[in-house]
Amino acid sequence: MSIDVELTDLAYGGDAVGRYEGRVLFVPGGIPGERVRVEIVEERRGHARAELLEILRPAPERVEPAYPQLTDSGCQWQHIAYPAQLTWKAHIVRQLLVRIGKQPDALVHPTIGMPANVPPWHYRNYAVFTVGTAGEIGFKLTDSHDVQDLEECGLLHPALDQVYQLVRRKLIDYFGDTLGQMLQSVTIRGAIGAVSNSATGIAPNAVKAVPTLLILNARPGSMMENPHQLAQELMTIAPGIVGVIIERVGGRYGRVFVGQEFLTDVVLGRRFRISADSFFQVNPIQTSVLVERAMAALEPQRHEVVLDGYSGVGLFSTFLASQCARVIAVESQPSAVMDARAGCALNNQNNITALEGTLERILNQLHYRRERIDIALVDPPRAGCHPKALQALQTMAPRAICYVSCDPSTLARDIATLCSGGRYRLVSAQPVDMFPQTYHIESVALLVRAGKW
Ligand SMILES: C[S@@+](CC[C@H](N)C(=O)[O-])C[C@H]1O[C@@H](n2cnc3c(N)ncnc32)[C@H](O)[C@@H]1O
Repeated sequence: MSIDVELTDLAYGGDAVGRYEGRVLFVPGGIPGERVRVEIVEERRGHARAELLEILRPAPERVEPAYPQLTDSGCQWQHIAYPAQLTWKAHIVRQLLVRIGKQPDALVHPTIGMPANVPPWHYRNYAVFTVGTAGEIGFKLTDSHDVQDLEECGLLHPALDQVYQLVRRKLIDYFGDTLGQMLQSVTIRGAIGAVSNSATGIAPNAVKAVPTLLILNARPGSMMENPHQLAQELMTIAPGIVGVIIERVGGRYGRVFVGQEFLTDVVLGRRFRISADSFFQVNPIQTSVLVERAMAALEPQRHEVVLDGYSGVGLFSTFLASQCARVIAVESQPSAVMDARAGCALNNQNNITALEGTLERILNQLHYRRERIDIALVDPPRAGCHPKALQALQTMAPRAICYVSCDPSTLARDIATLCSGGRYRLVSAQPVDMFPQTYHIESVALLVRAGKW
């Protein structure tokens, strides 16, 4: 049965929100302010999910999707004009900070979007393409194991998109009908920091070869005949490829690689080594903004010891280290810790101690050894900080905590914990749009110690 509803809000997760017979209705593809005809496809207690059938009164922010094939595989917001996407992101952060973070007066600054001269597409340095069992290559559809076959990718930097297209064609030719049985995923990762910044933009026509790593994951149990030969052939398929890694090769191989197993990228003049398994921010233009905002929020002083929790390859550590006495960087992924140590040499820095382990465990050890932490930056994965890490932070009581987050709901949850008992006070949160066309929201929040310690 179809029903007509008014859409009034956007939820974190991407869906527009309306109400029907007292229930909250989630409508993917809608925009607040629109009147739409929908059909309910899933009912739960208190809420329901509906499929958009017809837009009866479109919102002025509605635009034609540039890459319709990506709507159900990651770009849920491409029907919303970019400036409106930014407004909604700040609105969502604020709502979550009020509701989950228990911060009724939360100050949330307007989202910093991609520079006006740069189209908010083709911004990524990294993408993982799934190989479906029928040999299709692309992104997984939301809430499904099906794969949207993609001949090109509107999110990857143009130089990397070209590599993707060539690699895709090569793999289809190489494996033929057996592609879906042989491979599980294809990852393209490029060092585009030097060719994409707010001055040069990422003009799709200026396609230059960039240093690129290709990582193929074999399907478990598959027996690839000559993975070395495939890796060799892929090395020469496009200019710029510096290394090819094939993981989980069955039989006697395990991991096969040709060329380098890492990239070197640049952010604001600093160099970073990035191994295939290490995390690195995906949008280079906005990474610079993120770093600048975090540094401006924390204002590290020359005599201070700074914690960089969830430090990855040492992105924030590198900038913090040049303004403070010492940085203690804590990261659980071994390859990223090795990269961070290599980065110290690349940037001539000797005041960073890169420790391998979980933040929750290492903070306890630091506390036990009576180590001092004057200020802290944490940048956890989407799940947010471990409760023990938050507890240790409260106990060690740095004067300020900069919380960099890629999930505003866990950010809000952790802010509620840090501010409980009046220990910390939220100063403000600054969304930075790292993920245009998607509902994902990156933010930098600043908390300062409150009361007497
Ligand atoms: C969002 S990334 C941030 C990395 C880095 N700050 C950057 O901007 O490049 C989160 C990092 O936390 C690491 N990680 C995940 N769980 C962890 C834990 N419990 N303790 C320490 N590091 C962890 C991941 O390996 C990843 O490198």
